[in-house]
Amino acid sequence: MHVVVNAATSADGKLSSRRREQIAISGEADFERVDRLRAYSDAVVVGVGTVLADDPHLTVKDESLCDERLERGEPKQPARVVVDSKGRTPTDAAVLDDAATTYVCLSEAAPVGSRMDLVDHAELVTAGNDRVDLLRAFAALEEQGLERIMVEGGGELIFSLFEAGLVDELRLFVGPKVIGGRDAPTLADGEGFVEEFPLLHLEDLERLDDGALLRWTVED
Ligand SMILES: NC(=O)C1=CN([C@@H]2O[C@H](COP(=O)(O)OP(=O)(O)OC[C@H]3O[C@@H](n4cnc5c(N)ncnc54)[C@H](O)[C@@H]3O)[C@@H](O)[C@H]2O)C=CC1
Ligand SMILES: Nc1nc(O)c(N)c(N[C@@H]2O[C@H](COP(=O)(O)O)[C@@H](O)[C@H]2O)n1
Repeated sequence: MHVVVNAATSADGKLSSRRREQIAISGEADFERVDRLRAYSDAVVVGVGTVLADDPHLTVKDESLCDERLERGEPKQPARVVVDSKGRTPTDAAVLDDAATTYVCLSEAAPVGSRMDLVDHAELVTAGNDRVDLLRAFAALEEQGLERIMVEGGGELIFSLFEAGLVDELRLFVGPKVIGGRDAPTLADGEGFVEEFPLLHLEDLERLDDGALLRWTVED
């Protein structure tokens, strides 16, 4: 399995504002790059915080990229994955429509009622007691043949993936906006590291729109 975290932050490192509403940080060129990255992924993963805040669809938008997937013998759309300990994904969320297969990764703490609602819309994976055990959940996804994983956020999930040692690559678009706010989400929130910080190796740096695209690999 190869896990790429892709996100866009403001120049001051925020994923969104303190209101946690979706903010277009990427410009046209970066959104096209994100669409291509989705098209070369087996699954696109987000945390339920992102579903509740943004209601993303997580599909490949460019039809020619979908056609190329079909020519390669892949499903028209990559699978979508929501990491959702307590089963809070609304059944009318865009990510649960029939455009692609969706997996919802739950913990044992997800109420039976939520499971019964979600099972009509998604494949359910259970791993972990109170919180999704990401190592086990990603192993279960790999068993389903999902090898090329793209994670889009948000900050809580991205931190946990670094903590679990699951991230192979970080692709970050740093855009020409200052958002500010001590409570605004950043690329990696959670508890934060105080030692044994994950270290990155810069592979590429490119100007894109009025921002910069950085590609790092994670050192072992
Ligand atoms: N600029 C960008 O590229 C992106 C920005 N965003 C922004 O990020 C914000 C949402 O991010 P967050 O609130 O951090 O939510 P998140 O999307 O990271 O989801 C966090 C939730 O996932 C669930 N979860 C289950 N197991 C977990 C585990 N082991 N580790 C961590 N989480 C686990 C928990 O319910 C937790 O509250 C929104 O404001 C959204 O707009 C989201 C994606 C991309
Ligand atoms: N790459 C990127 N740049 C931005 O500026 C963003 N605001 C986001 N947000 C994430 O994009 C996804 C939206 O997906 P759909 O267009 O609905 O398919 C979702 O993950 C947002 O949080 N990303």
